[in-house]
Amino acid sequence: MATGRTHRPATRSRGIPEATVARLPLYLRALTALSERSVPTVSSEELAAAAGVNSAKLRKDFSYLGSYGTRGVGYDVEYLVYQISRELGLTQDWPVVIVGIGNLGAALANYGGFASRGFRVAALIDADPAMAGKPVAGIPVQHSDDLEKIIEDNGVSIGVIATPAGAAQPVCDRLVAAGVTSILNFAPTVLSVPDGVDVRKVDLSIELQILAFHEQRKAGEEAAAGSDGAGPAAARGVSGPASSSTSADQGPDGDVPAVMPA
Ligand SMILES: NC(=O)c1ccc[n+]([C@@H]2O[C@H](COP(=O)([O-])OP(=O)(O)OC[C@H]3O[C@@H](n4cnc5c(N)ncnc54)[C@H](O)[C@@H]3O)[C@@H](O)[C@H]2O)c1
Repeated sequence: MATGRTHRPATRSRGIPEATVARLPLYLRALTALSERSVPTVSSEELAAAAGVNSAKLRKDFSYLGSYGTRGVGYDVEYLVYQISRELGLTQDWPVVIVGIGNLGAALANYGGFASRGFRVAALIDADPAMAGKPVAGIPVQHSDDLEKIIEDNGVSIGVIATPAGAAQPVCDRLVAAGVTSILNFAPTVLSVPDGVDVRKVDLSIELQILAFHEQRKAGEEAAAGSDGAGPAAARGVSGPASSSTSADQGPDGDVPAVMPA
């Protein structure tokens, strides 16, 4: 669901394209599910289907990792989990701060999925003095006056911004000045950051708007098919890259990367 930009070139220094990096978490999620079921090996087709990615793309992505699988056997699940985790830097603990502990920040703090993936919520920060000291998800909220000290004390390099849009840029500037080099921004605003700082932006309303576009398109196709006398299935079959479900043109999240008006 994440969309975003980074300030790194399209190919990282170690030669792995950004698009491949964006798919690695999808492979990892699918592989982790296989690992939990003690599945020892997986074919590229099975894994591609589980990750929602085209299998040729998967093989190409894995070639960047130097992982080619064994013909007739497939890929070793545990080894791939290790390899991708290492590539993504998940074999180490990443302390994260969340700034803005309202509805969203509190929900994020309570989300167990961060810790299980190596992201430890080291601190919660909010500007509201009334919140200072109150525990959220078992962690006392700290006042934003102390932001710089909190970043330094916890060795934080990843910050999550869940403040109102108007506060996001000043919060971002303070995080960056304090040493944070990666930001996950939930506020509906574009952040400016210096070179060397990565920003990922999550905006669920944008995802919903894209779904609305597809809904509108499907409705139009079905109406057109109805007036042609053809069924809706036939209409979907000719609808091109924005139709809903073939994997070959799908983006890293299984979405459609370039949405073109019909
Ligand atoms: N990306 C998404 O999909 C998505 C979804 C929901 C909400 N949002 C956005 O997330 C943000 C938070 O939404 P919410 O519903 O939790 O709002 P909220 O009003 O419940 O919480 C905002 C919190 O930020 C704190 N805050 C304000 N200024 C601050 C500052 N300078 N430093 C630190 N803390 C500060 C406030 O005290 C408050 O506790 C909003 O920008 C909202 O638009 C994004």
